Amino acid sequence: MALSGKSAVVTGAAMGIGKAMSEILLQNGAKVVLLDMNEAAGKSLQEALSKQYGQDRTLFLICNVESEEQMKAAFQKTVETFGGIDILCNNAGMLNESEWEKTVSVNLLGVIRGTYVALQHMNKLTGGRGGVIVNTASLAGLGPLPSCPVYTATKHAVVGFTRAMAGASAASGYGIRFNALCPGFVQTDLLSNILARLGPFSHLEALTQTFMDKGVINTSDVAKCLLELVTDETKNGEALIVKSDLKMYMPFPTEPKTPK
Ligand SMILES: NC(=O)C1=CN([C@@H]2O[C@H](COP(=O)(O)OP(=O)(O)OC[C@H]3O[C@@H](n4cnc5c(N)ncnc54)[C@H](O)[C@@H]3O)[C@@H](O)[C@H]2O)C=CC1
Ligand SMILES: CCCCCC(=O)/C=C/C=C\C/C=C\C/C=C\CCCC(=O)O
Repeated sequence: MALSGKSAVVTGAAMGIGKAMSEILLQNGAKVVLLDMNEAAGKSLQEALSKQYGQDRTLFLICNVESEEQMKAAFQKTVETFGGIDILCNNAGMLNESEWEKTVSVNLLGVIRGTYVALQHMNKLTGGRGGVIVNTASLAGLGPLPSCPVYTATKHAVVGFTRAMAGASAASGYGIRFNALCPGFVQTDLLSNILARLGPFSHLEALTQTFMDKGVINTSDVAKCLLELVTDETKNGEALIVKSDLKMYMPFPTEPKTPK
């Protein structure tokens, strides 16, 4: 899929991985709508990106992925401005094991909400152009991070949702591919104040640090993998692992295991 002239929406775009995703999409010719609830950071990034890539290539909209109303309004505005939506990156996420209900709401419900609102505009069966949706999961979506059980649960759910949507889309003819990104530790604000974020599992901070000592990657490493999932039209229902020493597609079993 060539990105020139395509229209992309990125949630949690103001900082960290979402910012790097927005930049690589712009570098490859897409127009990008930056959604974030952090107005100051979002506006400032949009101003910088519009200077670098052109006034008519970016738009920033305040949007909390927990709000159905704000999501619907943001996607509607995207269609009015750029004529449609070809790419969605459901990237916004948080880590706070004390605020576990909010963590589920942002990390899982936000991804489902973004997907369903985008489907209304992207689904070929309802007049959309098709395209690709990439959900930011985590390596913790494929295996347990013991200090973050709720975060781990949300990311496993994102991987499952992504794979099931990929199957549903292929079987139904939506014309949309669905893939998940599964990075290990990435140098962003999410890795700050870890003790507070772990809440009831703060006693496992040292264990978490031993995982992190194996390597922390940069946001640009994740963005390159996003680009691969967006542009490679053979990829659907994939979970792409990216960590310091490895980039690979998760080899899932093709058939569910049945008891003998
Ligand atoms: N940093 C890491 O080590 C890893 C992060 N991830 C995932 O990558 C995604 C991005 O995380 P980072 O860039 O690291 O975090 P970050 O904290 O640097 O950036 C997150 C961005 O999302 C926005 N955001 C948070 N909640 C939001 C909401 N309810 N609505 C709209 N925007 C919201 C924030 O304002 C911020 O701009 C998350 O889904 C995270 O779980 C996955 C693997 C590793
Ligand atoms: C302080 C916590 C930060 C959380 C950010 C994040 O998402 C980082 C996750 C990094 C690693 C997850 C750790 C363990 C996952 C365990 C096994 C994965 C197995 C994958 C496989 O190859 O089967």
